[in-house]
Amino acid sequence: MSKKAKVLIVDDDPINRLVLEKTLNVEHDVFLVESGEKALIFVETMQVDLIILDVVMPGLNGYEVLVKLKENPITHAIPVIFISANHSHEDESKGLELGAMDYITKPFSVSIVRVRVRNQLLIKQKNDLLEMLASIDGLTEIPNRRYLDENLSREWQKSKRSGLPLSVILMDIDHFKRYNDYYGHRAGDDCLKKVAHALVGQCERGNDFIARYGGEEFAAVLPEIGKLEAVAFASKLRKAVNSLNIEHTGSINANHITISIGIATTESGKIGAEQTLLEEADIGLYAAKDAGRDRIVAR
Ligand SMILES: Nc1nc2c(ncn2[C@@H]2O[C@H](COP(=O)(O)OP(=O)(O)OP(=O)(O)O)[C@@H](O)[C@H]2O)c(=O)[nH]1
Repeated sequence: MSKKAKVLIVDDDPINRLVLEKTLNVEHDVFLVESGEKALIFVETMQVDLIILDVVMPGLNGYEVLVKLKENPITHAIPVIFISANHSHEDESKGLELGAMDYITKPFSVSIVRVRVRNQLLIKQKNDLLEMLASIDGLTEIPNRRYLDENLSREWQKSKRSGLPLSVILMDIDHFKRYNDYYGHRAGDDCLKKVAHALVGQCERGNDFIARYGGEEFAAVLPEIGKLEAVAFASKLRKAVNSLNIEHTGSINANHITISIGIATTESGKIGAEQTLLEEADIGLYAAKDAGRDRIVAR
């Protein structure tokens, strides 16, 4: 059974909210709020697939809400359909120019609302699929660098707003060039796949993710996790790779595949931007390499 789409209705008129809810709640999960301000708070905590947005409301009007949605990396991709008693072409074109996907005028026909919502959700589904395909690493089939950059940015914003910590782990397979040289590039590819899946297998919390950072490097992003917990998690990752026991005769530090790990966390006080988090983790990673590999250095 396919999951129902989540549709948020934002309208200050209780009758409109009720009619829209009745129109859509058979096919979709419908949520209702009565102001732009409440809509902006709602979408921060709940991922919605579509917003139906009234234009004229007390407080923030629909146009202002849309601008704010577009400015926020967490909400900028949510499709918005305006629903308004303003019939003029100027109003409609303003709404569409601001980035709304559609504009429905009141009084509305329930069957047309139903079809237009369905159409936008189909487009969103296809866009989500394309987005997912563009975010997966072709070799290991885990999230790629693009996914990492986008989601790290999102988590960074969340962490700044909430004041909760954010940790990043960078990992690099030790002496991997020697592995390729000794066992061949295809065996190297297989090894990367096994390591990737062992790492991903350690992620138990929904918000954590592991991505291929590039080459034989991987990254983990751990929202709301401070230094101590990040070190504990990194230790699990290191052990998981060790436990694969992939023979590596050419390695200098062990006879099997190992990884070196660098950790950075917003708790350290050194971090001023999301890129600094990656840079600090990278410094930790190179310190781990210098110290003999197969170890963790937290910054
Ligand atoms: N098989 C395979 N090898 C890759 C891939 N991407 C990067 N590599 C190899 O990974 C190796 C990385 O080598 P280096 O950066 O010198 O590092 P290293 O040998 O792991 O040494 P240290 O990091 O210092 O422990 C290179 O030989 C790359 O060709 C890939 O997709 N498949």
